Parts: sequence; C-alpha cells; structure tokens
Amino acid sequence: KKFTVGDYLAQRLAEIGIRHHFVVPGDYNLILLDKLSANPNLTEIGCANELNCSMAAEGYARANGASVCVVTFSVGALSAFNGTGSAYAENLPLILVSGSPNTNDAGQFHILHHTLGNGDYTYQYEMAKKITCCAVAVARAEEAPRLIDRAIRHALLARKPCYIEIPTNLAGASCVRPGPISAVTDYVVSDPAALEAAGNCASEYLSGKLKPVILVGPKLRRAGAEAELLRLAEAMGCAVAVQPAAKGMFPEDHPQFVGIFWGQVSTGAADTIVHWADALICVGTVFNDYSTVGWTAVPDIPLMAADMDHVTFPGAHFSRVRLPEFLGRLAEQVSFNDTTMVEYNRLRPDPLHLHVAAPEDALTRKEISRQVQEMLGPKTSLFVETGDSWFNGIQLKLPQGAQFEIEMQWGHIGWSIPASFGYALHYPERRTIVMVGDGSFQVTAQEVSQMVRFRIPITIILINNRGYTIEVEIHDGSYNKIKNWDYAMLIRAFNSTDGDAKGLVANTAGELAEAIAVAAKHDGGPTLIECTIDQDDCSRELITWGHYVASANARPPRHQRE
Ligand SMILES: Cc1ncc(Cn2nnc(CCOP(=O)(O)OP(=O)(O)O)c2C)c(N)n1
Ligand SMILES: [Mg+2]
Repeated sequence: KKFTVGDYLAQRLAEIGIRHHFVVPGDYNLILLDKLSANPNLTEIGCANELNCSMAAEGYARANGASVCVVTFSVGALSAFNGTGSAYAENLPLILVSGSPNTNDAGQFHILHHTLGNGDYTYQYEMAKKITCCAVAVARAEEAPRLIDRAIRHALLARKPCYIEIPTNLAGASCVRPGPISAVTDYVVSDPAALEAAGNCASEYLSGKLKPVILVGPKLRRAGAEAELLRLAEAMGCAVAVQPAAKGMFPEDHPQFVGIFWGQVSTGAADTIVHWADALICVGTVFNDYSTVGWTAVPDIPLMAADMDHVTFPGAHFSRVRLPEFLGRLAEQVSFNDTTMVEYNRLRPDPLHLHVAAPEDALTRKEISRQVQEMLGPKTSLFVETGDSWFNGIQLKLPQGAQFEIEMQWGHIGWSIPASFGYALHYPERRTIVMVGDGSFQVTAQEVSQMVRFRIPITIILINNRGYTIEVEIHDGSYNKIKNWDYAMLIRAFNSTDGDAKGLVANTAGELAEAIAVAAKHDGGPTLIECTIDQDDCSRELITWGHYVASANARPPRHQRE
C-alpha cells in the first residue's frame, strides 16, 4: 500500500499524542482527511464550522498538550485563524492544517473557487506566518517530511500554534516514512551555565529580603512546571498569589494559597499581601490591561520573572533557562521564609456565609454561583466564558483536584462552548461544566450539536441576563442589546431523531437545584440550563473592573495630551 504525504502527517500527529483531529471538510482537503481517518490512532471529529473547529482544537490542546485542526483553503482557514490566534495568545501548540490548490494551478493565472479570484494563492500562507510560530507550505512531496517535522517541532517547543499547508494533489502523493519521533519531540534542556547563573542571581535577589511572595501566571501550566512550583512554594513557605488567567494552576486548598491577585477585584486579600511584599517571584506571569485592571494593579517593586525559557531580574537576563528546571533548582537552594504567610494569616478574610435562597426565590447571580460552587469537586473542570462569568468563576473556590479553564488573553466570546467540547473529548472521565453568558453562547451555539452527536455530557450553565452586560459595564449603547432565544428549546432541537441533550430552564433557586441534579445524572449528552436573571444583576467586581478598563481605553492620544 502506497505511503503518502497524508499518511506521514497522520503518523506524526499520532506520534505526538494526538488521538482526535478536528475537521471541516472541503474539496481542497478531502484526500488528506481520508489519510488522517485511515490512521487507527486518530478519531475524526467533525465540527459545524471552522471557527468552532479551531476553538475545539484550542480546548483539546489545554487537555492533551497538542491538537490539530484541519480545514479547507481560504474560506475555511480564515475562520480557523481565530482559534489559532487564541492558541497563540494562550500558548497552546495547535497545529493548523489547510488544504490548498492543486500545484498545477500556481502561476497559471487560473481563477479558483474559494480564493479571492485574483490568481494569487499565497495570501493565506503569508497571513498564517503572523499568527503562528512556524508556517510551512508543501510544494513538492519530497519536502513534506522536512516541513511537517519542522512545523510540529517548533510548535511543541514554543507552545505556540504552527501552520501546515498541503495542496490537494499532494496529500495522496508518495512519501517516505517518518524517522524517529524523538527528532520532533526531543526536549531542549536549559543551558547549564545559564541555569547556574540564574540560580545564583535568584539567591542574590532574595538575600536580605524580608517578605517574599510568589505570583503565579498562566504560562506555568503551559511550561509544564506546576509540580516544581509546588516544591518551590513549600521550600519557601511564603504566600502564593495567582493571576486570574492562572486560576487552578496552584491548588486553592493549599495552606499557602492567598487568593487571586487582580487589583481591586482580587480575592482573599491577595492584593494586600502582594503589595506588602519586598520581593516578588513572578512565575509565568502576564501583565495585560485586563489582568492589571486597566494598568492600576501593576506590582510596584523590582521583581524577578521566570518565563517559559528565560529568567529576568532587576539588571539581569538569562536565556535558555527552562521554567521547570529553574524552579526545581530554586526549590533546592532557597531558604525558608514564611513571613508573608504569618502576616497573611492575620489578613485572611473570614469565610463568606453565602445566603441560601429559598427554592421559590427568583434566581440571582449570587445563587447561581453558590450552586455552581457546590458542583465543583476533584473530577470537575469548569470553563468560564468572557463576560460576568469571568468574575463569577474567579470568585469560586476550587476544591482539591478541581480544574479551571479561562481564555483571558484572547477573550473571544463563545470560546467556551467548542473549547469545552474539545477538552471533554480528552477527559471523558471528568465532568466538564461551562458558565457562559447569553451573548457569548449565541456566537458558537452550533457546537452543542457536536456534544449531542458524540454524546459528551457537558453541563452548560447559561446565564441569561438579556445582553452583553460586561460591555454595558465598560461602555453602554444600543449595540449591547441582543435578540433573546429560547435556549432550552434550541438544545432540544439539536436532538432531532437521534440525540439525548437536555434543555432546561431555571427561573428560581429551586428550579436550578433540580436542573443541576438532573444534569449530574445525565450521561447521554449535554445538559443546558438556561438561568434567567435580571439584566442589572451583575457582580460588583465587573462594575469596578469595567470602570478602570473603560478609563484605560479612554486615554487621549499622546499628541493631544501635550
Ligand atoms: C469575538 C468577540 N467579539 C466581541 C467581543 C466583545 N465582547 N466581550 N463581551 C461581550 C458580551 C458578552 O456578553 P455575555 O456573554 O452575555 O456575558 P455577560 O452578559 O457579561 O454575562 C462582547 C460583545 C469579544 N470579547 N469577542
Ligand atoms: Mg449576557
């Protein structure tokens, strides 16, 4: 049997641990799709559109480590660019594969369907270069092995997406078999001298400091350094604060966890202890406008920052120092200093006694959060969508083993539906829960039908506050109003003749409790619970945060200020 370019790609994808490939077919990629589905290690997952396909792959990469999204040329890829951008922003090795025109058409001024119609077929590859760490376009079968291996290796090392373009008449062309996968996956270790120097610099930075704090950021997990961080934290005994985009990357049931550091909307007095510190060990942190509450919560002391492959100090930088190795080394050499934990234990807020609504009470945001809190456990994974769901989700306490996913850098509304679907395919033994607003749900609702098709029992808590409330709190206008849907009925419509989705409505606290109980026992497919709340019922954190973000957005152009 002929071994082809498509077989080569399929084998490489399987060898790096991918077991599901997300696709939308098109005549530029059909032969390629045949080769991928012929590989016994790969299961084809069809999606309703390429935006959702790329977001499903983004979510799968959060669970699996790497993922692949296979689309048709131009009309498919340009939509998939959005999930690719998310993977770039969120540091996930998503492999975007696109079919492309027959190699005989290039340069012949042929006008081809799905293209811009001007005879140019290079625009997609040029665009892909901007949003991936490596983009390759296979023009001859002979170069497929080199290009495919290079793109995948770059993506794995950088934890960024890559792009592979395969012409429709090359997917089935003969190709040599792959060499050892270690050539693609072999890890790059830290430079020993740089690691040593960085370790010594850290000792200098910490010596003489009285009150060090560790601040955890979202790149920690992407660098695979959670275990080493735990060792470092316990070797120091200091307070550990977590950025909102890194929620769940340090166990919240750990005695040294002091809350989410998010400026005025921090939890657990994390901001108080971070601002009290005289040394800040930032690990995988990202200080963007949203995580710094419109630049009002940027730490104001000289800090050290350990990133995925480099470490910086006041006055020093060390390249090729990988995060796990650096943290592991630091754990061996730091001295114990729990000053900030002693102080924190005096600051620790008393546990909130949340009001338990009566069953007949109209549903409120607070009651939804209280009931979702009770759903969380060692086997749950909670996805929180852009919107007030960010703020409601961040306030929840993660019990031991509970996982949490958020997309705070890219922040594409609707991400949570396809992303949770992709994630749950890798973790069938976990209970995946989504908190999503009505506005976000309308962007990618079609992907619930894939949850029905593949019988994935995701519980979707849809918070219907009649519009784009997060935007209202930043800046209101007519554009924040949306058409209301009958969300529960929509989900039942996805069942058609063969499906087992449940669409429920909860107007009161009691109805929500009942719906959650139904969802907990429902395994044959997704359960969507439409929770109706008043449109002004939003978190005080969102209102606070919204004011600061709005004023950051309103800064006048520099020349106007002069
Ligand atoms: C793709 C994309 N397009 C527009 C936006 C801006 N945006 N951010 N949040 C929203 C509204 C979210 O509304 P919901 O999901 O209903 O959330 P809440 O009402 O805040 O609970 C928009 C329109 C965005 N974040 N992503
Ligand atoms: Mg809403």
